[in-house]
Amino acid sequence: MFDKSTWIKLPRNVLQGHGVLDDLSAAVDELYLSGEPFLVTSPTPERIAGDRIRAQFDGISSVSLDRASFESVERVVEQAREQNAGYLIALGGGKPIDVAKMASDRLDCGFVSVPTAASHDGIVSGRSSIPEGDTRHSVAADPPLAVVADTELLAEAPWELTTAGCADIISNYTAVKDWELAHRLKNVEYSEYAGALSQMTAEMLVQSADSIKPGLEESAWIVTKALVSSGVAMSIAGSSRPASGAEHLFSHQLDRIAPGRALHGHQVGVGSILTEYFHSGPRGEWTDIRDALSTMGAPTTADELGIDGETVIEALTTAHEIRDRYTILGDGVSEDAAIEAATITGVI
Ligand SMILES: NC(=O)C1=CN([C@@H]2O[C@H](COP(=O)(O)OP(=O)(O)OC[C@H]3O[C@@H](n4cnc5c(N)ncnc54)[C@H](O)[C@@H]3O)[C@@H](O)[C@H]2O)C=CC1
Ligand SMILES: O=C(CO)COP(=O)(O)O
Ligand SMILES: [Zn+2]
Repeated sequence: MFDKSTWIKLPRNVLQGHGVLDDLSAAVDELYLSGEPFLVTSPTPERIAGDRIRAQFDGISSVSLDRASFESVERVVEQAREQNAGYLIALGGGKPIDVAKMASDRLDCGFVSVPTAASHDGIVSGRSSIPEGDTRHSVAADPPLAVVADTELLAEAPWELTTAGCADIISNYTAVKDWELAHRLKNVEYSEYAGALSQMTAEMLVQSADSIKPGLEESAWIVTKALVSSGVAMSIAGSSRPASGAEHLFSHQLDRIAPGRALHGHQVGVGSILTEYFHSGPRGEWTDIRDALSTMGAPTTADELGIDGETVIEALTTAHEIRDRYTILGDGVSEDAAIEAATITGVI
């Protein structure tokens, strides 16, 4: 008997382009939602674009969060319930979007993603990534019902947020290699389609490197397109595997040991140089990853991340412990091997 089945959840409306923030209410109307919206944001995005949302949703209630945590999720759930919200609008970088994503899951309602930074591929994915104590939960949640990515707004964001988005996409190269490895060695379920889409997204971004420059709105367009495509790959896979391998474990570990030093995308980019070295050795493709990152202005060294060498080695040797996800790190990299990899690649 043929007993395979799958359920792929994707956004219904994806609006991307100059000024589309002002089409948010039209995009929401198209979704046939009932009830009032509730805005989930953080201080800077609120300052930048809160008014443009309020102009479209008269009297909308809101909460502004300082960080992504399970407590923040609870706060949103409570306040949205008090307001009898019918759906959530998430405005900001990764943190408010992740919190709204998880809260909408708890509230059993939909949410709309309005990124103010093209900083990572969670803006469209069905995964929410929330730290808790010594670990990080990548929780399955529904993807946004709609994504409204205004390239005019995204192009005005600090340039490093865009280079972080580029690096998050470049890290797909090693994430897919780790996924294939886990499939071969541990029989982890692998989707050819999601793997190919994720890899192609990284390749297309690297091919467009010449058009990714500060001050060019086209850069925000290219990067956002890639982030959407990578998020779709995660939705198809039903896991973050196509876009998150050992380089992400390394970054999650840095978030624990050295919180707040560097952006998610920048950390996974440097992690990708290191884990590509483990995959393919000293003469392998880690130089291509390093060169692609450096062309786009993303960090390639510990110094550029603002993190010292010892912390990098600690994160690299303990990254395998953070979550039950088989990668090239196997059951751990020895300190000597970590120092050698980080030195040869010029990360430290
Ligand atoms: N769910 C998923 O699949 C994924 C989730 N993530 C998570 O997302 C988070 C990282 O996201 P980020 O966007 O890097 O962090 P973030 O939301 O903290 O934003 C970084 C900073 O940029 C500021 N910012 C945002 N838009 C701005 C603008 N237009 N102008 C000026 N400043 C602006 C924010 O206020 C914040 O200070 C992490 O918690 C990470 O784990 C990352 C990748 C994928
Ligand atoms: O950052 C992500 C993909 O780019 C999400 O990955 P995690 O599941 O590791 O949080
Ligand atoms: Zn990521």
